[in-house]
Amino acid sequence: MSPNDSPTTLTDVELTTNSSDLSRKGENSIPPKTSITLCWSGLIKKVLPPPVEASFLKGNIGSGGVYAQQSQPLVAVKQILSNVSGFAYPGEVLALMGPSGSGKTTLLDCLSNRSSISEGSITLNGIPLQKQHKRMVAYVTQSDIFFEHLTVRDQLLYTALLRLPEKMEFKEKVAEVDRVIDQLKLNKCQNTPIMLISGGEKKRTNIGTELLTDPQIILLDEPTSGLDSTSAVALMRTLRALAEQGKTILTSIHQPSSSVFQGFDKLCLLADGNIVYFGSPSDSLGYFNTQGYPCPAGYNAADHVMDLLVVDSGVEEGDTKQKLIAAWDDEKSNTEAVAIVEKMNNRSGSVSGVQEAAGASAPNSKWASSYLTQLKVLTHRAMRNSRSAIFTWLNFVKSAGLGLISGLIWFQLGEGESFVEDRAGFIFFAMTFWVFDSMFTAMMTFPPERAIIFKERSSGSYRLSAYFLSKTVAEAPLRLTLPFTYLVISYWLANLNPSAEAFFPFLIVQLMSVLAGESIGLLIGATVMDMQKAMVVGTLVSLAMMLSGGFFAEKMEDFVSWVQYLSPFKYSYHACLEISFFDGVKCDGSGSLGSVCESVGVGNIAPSANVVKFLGGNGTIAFNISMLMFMSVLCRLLAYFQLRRVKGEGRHA
Ligand SMILES: Nc1ncnc2c1ncn2[C@@H]1O[C@H](COP(=O)(O)OP(=O)(O)OP(=O)(O)O)[C@@H](O)[C@H]1O
Repeated sequence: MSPNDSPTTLTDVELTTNSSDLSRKGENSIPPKTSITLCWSGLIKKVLPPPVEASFLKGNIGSGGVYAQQSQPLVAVKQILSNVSGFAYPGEVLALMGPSGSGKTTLLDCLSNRSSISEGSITLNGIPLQKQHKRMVAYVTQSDIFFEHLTVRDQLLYTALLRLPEKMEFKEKVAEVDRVIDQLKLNKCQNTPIMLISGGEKKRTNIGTELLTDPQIILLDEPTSGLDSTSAVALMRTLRALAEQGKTILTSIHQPSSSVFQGFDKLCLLADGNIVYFGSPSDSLGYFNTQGYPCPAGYNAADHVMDLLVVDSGVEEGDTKQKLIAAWDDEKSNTEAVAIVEKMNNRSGSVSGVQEAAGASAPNSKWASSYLTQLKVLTHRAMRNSRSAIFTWLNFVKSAGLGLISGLIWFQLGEGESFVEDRAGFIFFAMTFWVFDSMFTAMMTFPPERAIIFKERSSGSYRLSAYFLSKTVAEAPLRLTLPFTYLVISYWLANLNPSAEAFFPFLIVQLMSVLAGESIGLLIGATVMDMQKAMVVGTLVSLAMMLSGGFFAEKMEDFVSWVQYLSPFKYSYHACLEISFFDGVKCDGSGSLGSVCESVGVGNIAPSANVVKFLGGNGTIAFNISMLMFMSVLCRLLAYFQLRRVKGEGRHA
């Protein structure tokens, strides 16, 4: 459809009407006090892609001959934004368009301060963009990532509690949530878990999460991708309404309809990281006409400009895209952006407006809420989220079923010498299965939450340590209920030492070993941060620990025997041997305890220490429990530092 065509669909009609009714607040209007003009000039962004080892390419079709002979890793600095300049006024919606890979997301990453720039400057009302401005600039990323078990309202409320100023009362924060729900028309789905809502609702929830802090600048990365045309138009109308409130809106978009395209105030067209057009959408056709590319009659203007940049790309001499990149006067754009910055600097009030706004959103602190609030809110959220993931009937069937099975397999074991091996087997199984279980579950904790943590942290929501601590505090009690269920059933069925002095220490050791296993799992998950790799590493680590845990292999060669000291199985197994055989074992002549019983004679009690030693156990109960505690704490600390290390592994970090 050409820009001159009359709209044909209802939504197009509505949008056109709405757009034309708007009083645009462009450069001629007087923006509200804290409205912000965003300027960027001469932006250059270079990245160093991860090295590709030459040997890796050996034998690859088409590459082997050249690269295989090189011994150095293949690393070349890649420039993904080249001298990009522009500006966006409050009250305006600026569209960022360009073919895939042209640099739209990169530009938005830089403008939102989520990614550094190599050269150039970005200013808000004339003052350079700094870390403390982060929360004035909302960035709605392309992917809508949330904790899917939470409802829309929960998601917004937790965000409000974390990101709105500490001094605001709870009911004021709830009122903000209600405002956003109304504004984005999320009322119908506010109590639905996010995993069940539609793509459009998810996108609006994503936007709502960013709007809670009432940011002055809103950047959106392809907010309409995955939406049908009606939802896309409705979303654009929401953006227009937000702009009317004095906000500065920048959105990247792929294929807008003709009416949506004409409804934008400004168009910034990118190709290969270069500007090819910056100005009003309606003037763009005239510009491309003067370059020798008139828009065919009846053709959608947005499609026309995109076609110029996509068709023939990079193949022919005289390629359209390259001509248009060369034709755009970067210096003129740069000068224009710099002139706006100077004008803003000379205007009293604008600078203080930015500083006041930054101060209001983050007085004296990088975070809006206190550490304690972050801990409380995140623990509450983690409990709610994990409750639905851990407290499933399937998990309880697993624990009770396993308790029943092992209880029946080791049913009513006797106390004499001939049952010693079976009792040791029961103990070892109880210690290994639940350590495995907690380890593999914990390994899956961080990789899937990684994207959410980085997204929330890059908007300054909370400290990593608060997240980590809350996760530990919230999940540990939930996780312990499952092995507890197992043990309560199997212990009595198997007829292990029934005294309270034996049962409760046994239970404590079991739970401690679960915590140690969980810590190891967290460490592997935080180090590898990839589900598949974590599974491989986890399997190798757990098998090494199990085999060296004392039940299968007792005498190992020196060069490998150190592995056993890293195994939680060893400490928990040995502690439980001490606990279970505390009263010694009656020798019944079966010969199961060999020399231990030979020395005391049939019918007599073999002392506990000798029995435990015969079974390979060593160390006191206190020592073994201390080692389990030490492993839990150490691995958790290491997991935290590993998580910090991967913090900046974003694309443009
Ligand atoms: N860290 C990086 N290392 C190497 N190349 C990168 C890196 N980040 C971005 N690029 C490259 O920079 C170019 C611009 O990427 P960007 O994601 O900004 O494009 P885009 O216009 O948003 O694309 P799309 O529309 O497909 O989302 C792409 O060619 C991309 O492969």
